[in-house]
Amino acid sequence: MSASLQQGAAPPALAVRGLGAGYGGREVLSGLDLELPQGEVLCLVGHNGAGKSTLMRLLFGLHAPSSGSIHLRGQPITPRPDQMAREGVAFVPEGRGVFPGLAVRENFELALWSARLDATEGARRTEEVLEVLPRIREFWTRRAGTLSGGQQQMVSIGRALLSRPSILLLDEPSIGLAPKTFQDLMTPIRALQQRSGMTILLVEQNVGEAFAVSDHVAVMKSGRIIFRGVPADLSDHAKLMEMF
Ligand SMILES: Nc1ncnc2c1ncn2[C@@H]1O[C@H](COP(=O)(O)OP(=O)(O)OP(=O)(O)O)[C@@H](O)[C@H]1O
Repeated sequence: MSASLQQGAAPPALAVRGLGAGYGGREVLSGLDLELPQGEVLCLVGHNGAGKSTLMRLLFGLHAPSSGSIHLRGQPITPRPDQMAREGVAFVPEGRGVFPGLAVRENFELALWSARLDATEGARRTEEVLEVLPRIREFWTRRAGTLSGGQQQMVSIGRALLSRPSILLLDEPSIGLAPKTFQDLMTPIRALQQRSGMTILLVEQNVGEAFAVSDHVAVMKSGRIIFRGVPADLSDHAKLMEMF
């Protein structure tokens, strides 16, 4: 039994050990170890092509590892998207992924329908999400494709929250957003996370704003984690740049 289990500490929400993966025989991740502590926000940063999105896809079961193991709340698993969703994991991939021709309301309805929630429960969950992200009400009936990048990202994350995830995987939500817009988006998500004890893995390049809402940071380089600490450890920008 590991020391952490002996002390009765919660196992990590997600953990990977010795993880390897690639595309068409080209290795992208190798020997990757990472733990995502329950109830905390871990920000994963790294240069373009370091393998951050690949890791996210592996965690949600959208890509298969070539070696190593993935553990959900201490149990080894072979992730599949439907099973991960049932286990309370939600994934918001890079890019907004809203249905552009549908109204925001319809985007939400579709998510509730795929989660097989009845009308009463659907209305309750929608109300909950609109309390967290009230600005969505301002464009509730507009077609999602006509919204700004920040508004679409808000819809995308709001839709993921409808499932009341205990683990949220967010892949570069800041892409294309001004720092202030990103901050406005993440502040209520951070508040919800602190209230509910949700665990978040946040992949970001926009380190300043992302670190402000994170408990831990990890730096990835060429498919491995090369640093793990708290945001203050990397407040020296030069030190961070050296790692990239
Ligand atoms: N579907 C794919 N087929 C082939 N190669 C891929 C595929 N997806 C990613 N790659 C390659 O794998 C490597 C890691 O990509 P990945 O998207 O995981 O990195 P990343 O750290 O998320 O980068 P970025 O910050 O640019 O999104 C890159 O060299 C990329 O070109």
